[in-house]
Amino acid sequence: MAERRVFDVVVIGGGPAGENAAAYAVAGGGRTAALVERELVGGECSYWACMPSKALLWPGEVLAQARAMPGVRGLVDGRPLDVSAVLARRDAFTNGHDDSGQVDWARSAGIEVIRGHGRLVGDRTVEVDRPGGALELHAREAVVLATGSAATVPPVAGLAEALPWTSRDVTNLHEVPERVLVLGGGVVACESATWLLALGVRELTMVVRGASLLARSEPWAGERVVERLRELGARILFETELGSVRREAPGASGEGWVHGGPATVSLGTATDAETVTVDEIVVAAGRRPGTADLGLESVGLTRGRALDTDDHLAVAGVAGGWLYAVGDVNGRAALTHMGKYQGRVCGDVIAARAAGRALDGPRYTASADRTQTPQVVFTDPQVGSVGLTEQQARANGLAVESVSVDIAVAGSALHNDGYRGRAQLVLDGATDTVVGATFVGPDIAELVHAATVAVVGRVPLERLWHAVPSYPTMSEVWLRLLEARRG
Ligand SMILES: Cc1cc2nc3c(=O)[nH]c(=O)nc-3n(C[C@H](O)[C@H](O)[C@H](O)COP(=O)(O)OP(=O)(O)OC[C@H]3O[C@@H](n4cnc5c(N)ncnc54)[C@H](O)[C@@H]3O)c2cc1C
Ligand SMILES: NC(=O)c1ccc[n+]([C@@H]2O[C@H](COP(=O)([O-])OP(=O)(O)OC[C@H]3O[C@@H](n4cnc5c(N)ncnc54)[C@H](O)[C@@H]3O)[C@@H](O)[C@H]2O)c1
Repeated sequence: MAERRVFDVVVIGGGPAGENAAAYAVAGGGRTAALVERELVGGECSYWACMPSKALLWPGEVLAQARAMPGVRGLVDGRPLDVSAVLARRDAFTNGHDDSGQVDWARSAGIEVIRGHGRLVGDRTVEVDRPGGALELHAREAVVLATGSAATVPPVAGLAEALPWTSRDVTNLHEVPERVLVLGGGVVACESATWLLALGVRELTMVVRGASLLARSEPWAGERVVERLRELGARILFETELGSVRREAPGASGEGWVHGGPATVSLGTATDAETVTVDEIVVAAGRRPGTADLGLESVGLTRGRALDTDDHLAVAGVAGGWLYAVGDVNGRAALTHMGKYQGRVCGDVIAARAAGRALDGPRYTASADRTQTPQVVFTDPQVGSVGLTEQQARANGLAVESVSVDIAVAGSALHNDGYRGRAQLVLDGATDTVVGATFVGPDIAELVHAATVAVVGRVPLERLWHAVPSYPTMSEVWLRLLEARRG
């Protein structure tokens, strides 16, 4: 018979969302939480996504900026990145896939880490498959599902058999293939094309089903990324589908190593067909929520789909309000910071319910992950945004006004010679507030949070006049935007 243990809260999935839900649920209360993790505590973000990808992107960005700076340019011009040093720094950020630091943090937060695959087997009950034998966990208060998502491989003839790279390989690459095909035009495709080119890929072809890159961003933002990727040497094929793939000697050589011989890929548009030969294929065609083997049927839910939640992050359709879902698995906003935000809200809700407190106040309701989500895409140029695009604002029935200006202030000119960037605010004319913002350019990442504060705080524009940007910083673009609005 399986060993049985009882906790106040059981969280399945130790990524950023699950970690936060567990920590907030038991913070300061002397209550107990189990965090069930089948791979590494820290999840996809720490080892196969955000951290390694950004560690691979920054050196290319620094080199590009150095090349644009008199006095520095001569030191670096014509010199490539030191690939082995870049990969070593990436490995330092992923701690060589050793999660002991994160396990120590969990312990210090009063959370017990249980290694194994968890699945629901009934009301408030989780079964864990683990090397030492099955374990049954009972939650007195709540179970939180935080099982994330995994890359999908589209059903193209020969693609799965060719063992293409997914985001796990391209973020953990150990060798740089000469010729690469990237499938997809979303965030993973654009960011990975950027670092692959910086690391020295000789031929890079992006195969994009739609007509643009970063289709969820403002159209002009995606166009700037297309322009620059082409300048850097990418070949970008829009409205193109993969027909079939044939690969010589595919082999499971390990994560981040080239998975076999050259692959011959047939491509087609509505009017044309061609064949390309590449050394590796990177599939960046989206993700599916981690609900496949989670025992959802045992509580009357359906597997395979994102879990529908209310704004307390409780899963819809489960009586008793004991089951929650946070992070990628609920499909609300597949970003680390939004998963962590949901984890905080969910943890606070569980703690308040346990203490019999009313869920009064915004602290207990997730709202920012619907129309106020910020994101920075670390391409060259970076694309940073928050809230609604102009098109989304119109679709939401707002009285939309939009202002845009080049980022051409003293701060950007000082940042580097020939600085090129643009900023746009989407305004709701009825309330005179900002509902969306997009910044595109080198190093705009840190401009986004000011916009997030304006959007979430619903700060009227006439008040924003008094938020004076420091001179000479790039934030002065805010002043230019307000002036452009005033006319
Ligand atoms: C290449 C790439 C780059 C990205 N870059 C960024 C970025 O820069 N910024 C950003 O905000 N977002 C980024 N993202 C998105 C970000 O990685 C995810 O939104 C984030 O990891 C989701 O966190 P999570 O906790 O929901 O899930 P995950 O991080 O996926 O963690 C889920 C955990 O649950 C575990 N698990 C799953 N099922 C079970 C089970 N049955 N039993 C036990 N354990 C289980 C998994 O092993 C995993 O550790 C990126 C994604 C990719 C692919
Ligand atoms: N910097 C960041 O914030 C960052 C970085 C990477 C990933 N992420 C997040 O991770 C998530 C996953 O990113 P992603 O790029 O994998 O997904 P995505 O949904 O952003 O893009 C998927 C791309 O694949 C294409 N596609 C889908 N199915 C296809 C098919 N059958 N054939 C060909 N193309 C197909 C889509 O048209 C799209 O271009 C996103 O939510 C993203 O925001 C964030």
